[in-house]
Amino acid sequence: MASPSPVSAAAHILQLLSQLHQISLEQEAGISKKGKVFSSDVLGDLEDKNPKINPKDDFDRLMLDKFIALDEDKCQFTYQLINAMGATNIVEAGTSFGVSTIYLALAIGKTKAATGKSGIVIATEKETKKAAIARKYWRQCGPEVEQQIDLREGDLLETLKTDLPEVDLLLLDIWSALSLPTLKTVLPRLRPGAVVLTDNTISGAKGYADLLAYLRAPENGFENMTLPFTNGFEMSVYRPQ
Ligand SMILES: C[S@@+](CC[C@H](N)C(=O)[O-])C[C@H]1O[C@@H](n2cnc3c(N)ncnc32)[C@H](O)[C@@H]1O
Repeated sequence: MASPSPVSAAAHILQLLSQLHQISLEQEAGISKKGKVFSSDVLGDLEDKNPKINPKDDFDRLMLDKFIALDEDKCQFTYQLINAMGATNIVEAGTSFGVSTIYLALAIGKTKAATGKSGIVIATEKETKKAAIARKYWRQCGPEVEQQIDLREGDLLETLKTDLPEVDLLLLDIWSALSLPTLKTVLPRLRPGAVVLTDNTISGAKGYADLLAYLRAPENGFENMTLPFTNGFEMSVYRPQ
């Protein structure tokens, strides 16, 4: 039996989400034999093909038209968790074409209405073209999604340096090498009890070695659990001493 979905939204939004997840999965199957893109693996493959060039530029070019969306069940879990926590301030690193962002926006819309608190989804994307397409999908969803999002365009290590509210939840869905610097940028604004979710921490563990070592070092104040979604989904609760 299919797992029930906690997501409550208008039919046209649910239909759009289902279409976008489908395209994303097809794209990833075309790039990777594993059916999933792990940035450290793809960068390694590009480097093997042409050791003379900097693989980062090729990688960025390859990813320019790719969704690499967070899996549907992980998006639904994140939505459910936001509602359970009553979270209203979320940081999403990164955004791509904005699929997971739609779930975050729907979820905080619900918690804001239930609690009367203010809040925002701070989305981040360095590629202008991807940001424009994300905005187009959010407009298609309507004001209940569009109005919940502050999309910061540019390098997130710069755009997240200032003007952050006290953050309830940080979603790390970013190239693995950037994940620890991103966490350290947002850390001063994480509230006690905030949750950090990191995608693909089982299959992408090699690329995440520095982040996972940091999260698991007791002095850094995180309580961690690897949730058994496909390829892993790390849930870390911030409990500073
Ligand atoms: C895995 S995708 C995000 C997918 C998105 N969360 C979703 O579910 O639809 C990662 C995105 O991060 C963006 N990115 C990479 N480096 C970045 C940086 N330094 N600053 C901002 N965005 C960046 C990439 O362009 C890419 O679109």
